[in-house]
Amino acid sequence: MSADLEHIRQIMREADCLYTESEVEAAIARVGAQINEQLADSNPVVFCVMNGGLIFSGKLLTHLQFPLEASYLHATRYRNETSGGDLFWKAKPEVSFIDRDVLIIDDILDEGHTLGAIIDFCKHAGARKVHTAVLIDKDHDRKARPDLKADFVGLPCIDRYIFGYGMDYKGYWRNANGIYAVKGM
Ligand SMILES: O=P(O)(O)OC[C@H]1O[C@H](OP(=O)(O)OP(=O)(O)O)[C@H](O)[C@@H]1O
Ligand code: HPA
Repeated sequence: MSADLEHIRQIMREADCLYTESEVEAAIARVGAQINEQLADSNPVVFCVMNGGLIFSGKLLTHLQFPLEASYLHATRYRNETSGGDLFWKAKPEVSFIDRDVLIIDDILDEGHTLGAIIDFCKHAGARKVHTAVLIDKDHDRKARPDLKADFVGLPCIDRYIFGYGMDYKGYWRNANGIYAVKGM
């Protein structure tokens, strides 16, 4: 079934802007500087978590000033819905990272099921150390593992359904150049 584009446009018109483009870009630069300080000598394999991690990964990678290999993996839990289900692997990593440092880049740490499962996968597959970077860490008490924190966080976020900078509303508005909260959600 095709999306109701008028509904999709209305979501953007009525959304609340939580972070402007320049605020997000500043946060990405800050995260980049922290990663440069901490991982410059680690020769990491860097994984973008598709689809949501696409924009943050692309922008963040250009701030990193040391040798690294870049790849992707695709795990999804929401499948274009606004509440999550079981984690489904669409593409597991193909690069070997036995005894390598791994950096996982995703758009959002919400309940944390996705990041937790990816970390477990990397550890089982022999990674020496798994580092994680997320653009947004959503603030609520529904975390799957309360002790699971990302090593590098761009911005905190209130407990609303958000889109932009890679995050979607029903598959749309990943391209929005700010972080927006859906009206009433
Ligand atoms: O912390 P969690 O509650 O697990 O949610 C976070 C995950 O949900 C989104 O992915 P989604 O499954 O929507 O797939 P997508 O990247 O294709 O949007 C997002 O990109 C994270 O990977
Ligand atoms: O708030 C959200 N927005 C978009 N995608 C998401 N995946 C988990 N939480 C969210």
